[in-house]
Amino acid sequence: MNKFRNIKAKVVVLFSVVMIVFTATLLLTVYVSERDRLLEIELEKSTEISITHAKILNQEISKYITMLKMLSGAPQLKDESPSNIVQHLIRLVDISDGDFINAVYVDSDLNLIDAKGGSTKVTHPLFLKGDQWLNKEFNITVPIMSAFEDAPVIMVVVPIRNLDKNWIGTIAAAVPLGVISSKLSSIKLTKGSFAWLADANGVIVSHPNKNAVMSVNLEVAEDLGFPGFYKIFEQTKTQNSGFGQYQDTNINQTKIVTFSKIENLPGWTLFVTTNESEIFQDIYSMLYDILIITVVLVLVFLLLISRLSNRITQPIIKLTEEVKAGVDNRHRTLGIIDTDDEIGQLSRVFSETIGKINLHTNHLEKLVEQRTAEVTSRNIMLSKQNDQLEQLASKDSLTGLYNRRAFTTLVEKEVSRARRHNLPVTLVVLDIDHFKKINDQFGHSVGDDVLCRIAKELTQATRKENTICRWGGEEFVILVPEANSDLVFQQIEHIRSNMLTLNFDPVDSLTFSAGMATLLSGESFPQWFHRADKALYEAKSCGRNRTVVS
Ligand SMILES: Nc1nc2c(ncn2[C@@H]2O[C@H](COP(=O)(O)OP(=O)(O)OP(=O)(O)O)[C@@H](O)[C@H]2O)c(=O)[nH]1
Repeated sequence: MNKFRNIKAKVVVLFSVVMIVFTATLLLTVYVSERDRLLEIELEKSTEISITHAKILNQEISKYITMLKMLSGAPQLKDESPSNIVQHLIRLVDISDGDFINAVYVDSDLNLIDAKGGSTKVTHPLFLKGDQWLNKEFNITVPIMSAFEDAPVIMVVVPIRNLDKNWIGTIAAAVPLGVISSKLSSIKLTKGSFAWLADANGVIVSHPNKNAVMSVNLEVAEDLGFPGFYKIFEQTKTQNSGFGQYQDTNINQTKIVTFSKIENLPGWTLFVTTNESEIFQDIYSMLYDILIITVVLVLVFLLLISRLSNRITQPIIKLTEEVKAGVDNRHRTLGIIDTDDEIGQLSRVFSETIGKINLHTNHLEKLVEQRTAEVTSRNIMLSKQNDQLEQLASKDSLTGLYNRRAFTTLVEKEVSRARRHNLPVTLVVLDIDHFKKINDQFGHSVGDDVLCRIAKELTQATRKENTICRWGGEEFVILVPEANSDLVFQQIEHIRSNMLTLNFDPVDSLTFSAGMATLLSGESFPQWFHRADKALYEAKSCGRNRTVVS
């Protein structure tokens, strides 16, 4: 299938089809037009030949008649002795130059003598005598087997008349059919054409096929395997010349035949037969020549087309490969087909365009790289800012401890974990004692500083798993995971006692009160916180600087 997609294959197939159709049409046209024309010409020629040879044969017969008349008119013949007559007859045979094989003289009493000295009495019923010669100058018999010869002959007969024009005898010459045939043998229309003769009875008297001579009557030709001949034979009875066509089923060939009547041989017909195929031989050879020339031309053109197609398609294929390679590899320079035709121009345009596209793509890539770097750095910055925001949102700005909102969220997670693993978790609420006095006595900034140092102390003194939150004002909350009240109490007490040793300059000393509660099962954070806060309140109420467990 791929073959039919390329230009060369398409052109070759199209051209071949066109040439085949063209040649077939040409051959058919030539055959049809030439066939009829040639047949017409050949028939005319053949008819002409038939007539001409009929005339030649006629002249031959006339010559024989004249020769016989010269002898029959000689006055001395009437009084001659038989031996002298034989001499005349011999001379007649001699001067015929082989055309006569015998000559006979018959007197009024039907005594016959011939040139060979033979004699007999004529008894043949068809022998003309007496008044039968009235107004008759000559007579030619149908072929007969002579009493003197072993070959069939025709007898050319002239009367001998006395001064009163009455018949007193007959002079005749025996002309063998072979002589007549030899006169026809030169007749040729084509290589295989031949002339032949039929007598007044329709019997073939001369034919190249010796077996047919004297043995075939045209009346029965149809039955002998020559359908169509009877029609021609019928024509010979009414026309002086003509033509027709018949089949020779013995050799399975169509024959054409022309015929002509011979004046001096009343009823006789000269035929010229030709094989139809031979007539059309010229057409066939002409068609063959046309075919050969066309095939040669087609081959030459196909070669040219193939070369031409290659010249067009090869650069296109090369260009396609170059463009593909150029698209696949941007750093590759597109090879230019350096011709001044359309392909060359296309190649240059492709090269320029792909170059521009590659340049543009490179530029775009750099731009994308630059933009990506920018976006990445901005993302990093944003991430940092987010972290800072997160920090700001979740941490107390003064102490850096978790604010109340963040702590609440963290508590929920820790509570859920403790419940899942069935672990204790304790909440401590811690409040600086008399903090208001510090503010009042040393100023708000010293108060802030104290808050920061307390936050730092709480962070350092507790485990890092603990979550410390500035709940508000001077109040802190510590979430201690995996620890019950006892453990946490000790830790807070340790921090509280340690508090008295710390230097909070300019503040002399500092104490805090704390309340704590370990999470009970099913307890909510507010309830839990409330218990711890209540414990703190209790610690405050009981004089401060102490820790109360709920
Ligand atoms: N410097 C400073 N003072 C604060 C801050 N937040 C709250 N305070 C002050 O802390 C003081 C708390 O006073 P109180 O609630 O009466 O408690 P106290 O004075 O500590 O008394 P007791 O808790 O009962 O021992 C108030 O005077 C507030 O103004 C803060 O961020 N910085």
